[in-house]
Amino acid sequence: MAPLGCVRLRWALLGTRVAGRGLCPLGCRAKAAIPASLPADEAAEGPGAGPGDPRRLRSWEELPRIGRLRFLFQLFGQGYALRLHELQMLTKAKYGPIWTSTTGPQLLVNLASAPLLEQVMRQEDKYPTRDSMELWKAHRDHQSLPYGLFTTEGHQWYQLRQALNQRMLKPAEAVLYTDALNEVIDDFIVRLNQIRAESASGDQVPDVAHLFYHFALEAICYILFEKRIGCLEPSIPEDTVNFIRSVGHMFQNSVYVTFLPKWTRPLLPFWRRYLDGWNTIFVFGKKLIDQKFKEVEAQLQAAGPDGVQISGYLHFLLSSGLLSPREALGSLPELLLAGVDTTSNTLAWGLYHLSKNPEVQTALHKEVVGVAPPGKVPQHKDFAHMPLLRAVIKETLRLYPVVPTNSRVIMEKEIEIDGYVFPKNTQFVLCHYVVSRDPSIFHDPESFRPHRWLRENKADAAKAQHPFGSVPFGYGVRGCLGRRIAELEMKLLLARLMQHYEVVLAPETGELEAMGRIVLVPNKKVALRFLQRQY
Ligand code: HEM
Repeated sequence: MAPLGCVRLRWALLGTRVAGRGLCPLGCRAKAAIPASLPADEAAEGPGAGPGDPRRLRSWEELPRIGRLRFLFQLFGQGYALRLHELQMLTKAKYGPIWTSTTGPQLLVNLASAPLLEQVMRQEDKYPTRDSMELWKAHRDHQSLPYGLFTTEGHQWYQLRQALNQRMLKPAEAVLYTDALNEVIDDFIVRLNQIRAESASGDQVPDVAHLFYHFALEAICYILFEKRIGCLEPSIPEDTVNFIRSVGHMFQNSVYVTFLPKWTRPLLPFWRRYLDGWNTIFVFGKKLIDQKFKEVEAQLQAAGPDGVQISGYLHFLLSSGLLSPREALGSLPELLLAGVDTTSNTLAWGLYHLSKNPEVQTALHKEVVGVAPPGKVPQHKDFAHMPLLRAVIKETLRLYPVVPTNSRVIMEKEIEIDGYVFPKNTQFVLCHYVVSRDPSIFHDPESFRPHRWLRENKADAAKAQHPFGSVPFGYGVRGCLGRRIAELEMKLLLARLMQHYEVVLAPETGELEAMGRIVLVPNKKVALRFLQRQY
């Protein structure tokens, strides 16, 4: 690895060069045809580009590099395995916003500034690839199950995505689920009050992330399958409990099977537990899909194609022939997983910060009741008049992008990023957590300041202009499928909570830190008090 002084100097030079040249527009690469396998200097040399020429293209081998053993030591010896986002902050401070690392055979190119993310994302393939999801695929292959959106690639992914985009992607389509979500929120409020009543103070919830998890699972099941699964009942049905437990088992054991060599799989318990976790998830999904399929068939037989009353998402996909039951089996369990931890943790982080910033909470309460007074259930159209609510969610996701690190593998072509040439199949690690706390984009980046997202706040708005500063739902055609549902769900719930309660931090919660367990979660239970508002 190059001595630090040289690396710093190189960053200074690159910084000047990039600033002068501006961002590489889509497809602008002049030297795309240079094979990356050429020796670095030879590959870099073009007309007028000698070794001392700041415009010459460089090989990725010139980048600062964290070797495999060192990276493993950082993860497990220094304890960064669950705090990779913090390690990325430190690495950026030391080496600058681009460095390489290795975990297995794959070389990873880490990118930790908004302009670098932009360069990769704007050059992404027609069918973008995140990473190979080998572990998830191994389960599907083991059980001869079909792949879903996270596990398919290429044209097959595109076709599946085209089908699943229907009734999901556009804001106007997500609105169709408002009544269903409000019904689940009614039950959530009942459950919240039961839990408050059980506490010593009569108003405390000891673990809001857990409660939001149950809410989010109930909500996404209702949207996908039009089926209530009892997550918000005081006594949760056994099937649902097993499902929740299996999701936990699958994620916990996947940490071990990721790093242990394959030959240990028959010898140690982790692989079997990992597969068992997935199997229970799929059995749960299959039962719901089979029920829905029978319903659609019965309706078709009774009333013909024109007589089918289309209601929920799966119903629509099956009855319109967009998805076969087998394709649904591959896709729906993955949607279930994607739709729970994401919204539930964002809601928990959001309420935590509202409780720590009473002046923001007071302003939000005022905004919400000004549009939807107590007794009026907030509706989708109300949100056009609640800019602070939107800003609170944006700011929460800036500080805690649920997916702190995403990736793209550029399969189709060599690619130039920041003057470096990368061969086909390079995997880029997109360090979103680091980027969305970058002081050069966000003033006072560690503070919760939702007002920075409001138009009236011109100073902050000007700084927050970089389109890749905070992209919590990802980017482009492979961006989050559930974004509109997630936004609607979070807005409806937060608005309702603001109508009824003042949320106060329970003393035992103290300061929270973020931990990466696939998604970014609080490092301990978030206990909050929900004080009933008097009118
Ligand atoms: C706060 C809520 C959520 C956040 C922050 C979030 C974030 C993300 C991100 C960052 C990605 C990767 C996008 C990319 O690679 O460019 C993603 C993918 C995905 N999300 Fe979400 N998500 C959320 C909620 C949901 C919900 C509620 C659902 C389910 C309905 C969902 C379904 C998916 C699916 C299926 C993909 C994979 C898309 C594909 O590969 O084509 N997400 N999400």
